[in-house]
Amino acid sequence: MVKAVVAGAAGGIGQPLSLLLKLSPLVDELSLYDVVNTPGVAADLSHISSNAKVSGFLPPNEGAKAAFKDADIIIIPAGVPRKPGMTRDDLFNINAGIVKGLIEVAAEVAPKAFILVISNPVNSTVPISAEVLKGKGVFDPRRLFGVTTLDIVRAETFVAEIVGKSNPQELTVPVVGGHSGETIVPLFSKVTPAVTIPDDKYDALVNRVQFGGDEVVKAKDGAGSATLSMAYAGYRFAEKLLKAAKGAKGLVEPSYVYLPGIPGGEEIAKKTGVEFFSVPIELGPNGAEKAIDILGDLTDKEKALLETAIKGLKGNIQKGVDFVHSPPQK
Ligand SMILES: NC(=O)C1=CN([C@@H]2O[C@H](COP(=O)(O)OP(=O)(O)OC[C@H]3O[C@@H](n4cnc5c(N)ncnc54)[C@H](O)[C@@H]3O)[C@@H](O)[C@H]2O)C=CC1
Ligand SMILES: O=C([O-])CC(=O)C(=O)O
Repeated sequence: MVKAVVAGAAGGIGQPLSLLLKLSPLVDELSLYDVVNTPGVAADLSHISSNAKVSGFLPPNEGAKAAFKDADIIIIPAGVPRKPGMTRDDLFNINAGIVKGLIEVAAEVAPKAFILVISNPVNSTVPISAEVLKGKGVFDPRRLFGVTTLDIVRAETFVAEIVGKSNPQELTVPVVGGHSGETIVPLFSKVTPAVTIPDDKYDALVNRVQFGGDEVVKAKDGAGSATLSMAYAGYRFAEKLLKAAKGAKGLVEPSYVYLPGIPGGEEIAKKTGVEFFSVPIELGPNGAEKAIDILGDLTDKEKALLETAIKGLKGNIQKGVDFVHSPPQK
């Protein structure tokens, strides 16, 4: 029996993500938590004639605890999205506290759950989550994931457009680093099957992958950020993880993880100088079974991108850690 939770289930990402989970044969119980509207979303989804049993929870009467209890997988898109002109870091003040609160509940009632953090800024909300779980004595780095799949999805789409591939999903395009602007590092030299990006298109392609989120924020013009593509990406990662948990082999997807706690990750952490970083992760029954080092043999341009990314990440990570250990005075 697999119990999946969506926290922030009534939101722009939460609703389509919950729909995809409701359609999945891998999910038996779907628990929807939000501060508003979950009874309605749950009632609506519950009429779909698929396997999963749906329930909705709101804050009163310990709603989050009831929603999260004994979950196998908790996906968190709770919090505010960007408006034009904002960076993801501008969301920190509101979203850091929301994520911290939700992880505290998860630590208490579902300490073995896989936790997938979507709420931005992911570069900081994942370190916050790790510190909270450590503080509660239940941190298993193999089970905590910052969802960066949308960067890979975008990279697949944009590379396919340039190289003229009709099915972008036949390409594996690794994207490493973090999940904001220049911390996002696409590695086009490592695409399989190999592709050639024309020199005159390279910089614009990198920029589009790094700032794809801004493209959507601008187009939505104040009505939020990517929701549908994110729901797809979040579901794609969750589905791989659930399949791997059931024993499927060879499933790999990049994710932003605490490297020192994952086999193969310690060396990458030493090489990069950061503990939280996204690299391709081999998934298995316990979650992240192995961090795969694809940082060797990079092109000079990729090395430069990586260096810039690491500088940015260091500050984002520290900000998350500090938030848990020395929270801002009210
Ligand atoms: N990791 C990634 O690649 C991406 C991350 N995001 C991030 O995902 C987050 C959500 O985005 P949207 O769904 O568009 O926003 P939204 O505003 O449409 O939905 C967020 C939902 O969270 C709920 N919420 C607020 N506080 C809560 C709490 N304490 N507990 C439970 N639920 C709570 C709200 O009521 C709302 O329904 C944002 O932080 C956004 O930046 C968005 C796209 C991609
Ligand atoms: O751009 C945003 O704020 C939302 C996001 O993380 C993305 O679309 O990659």
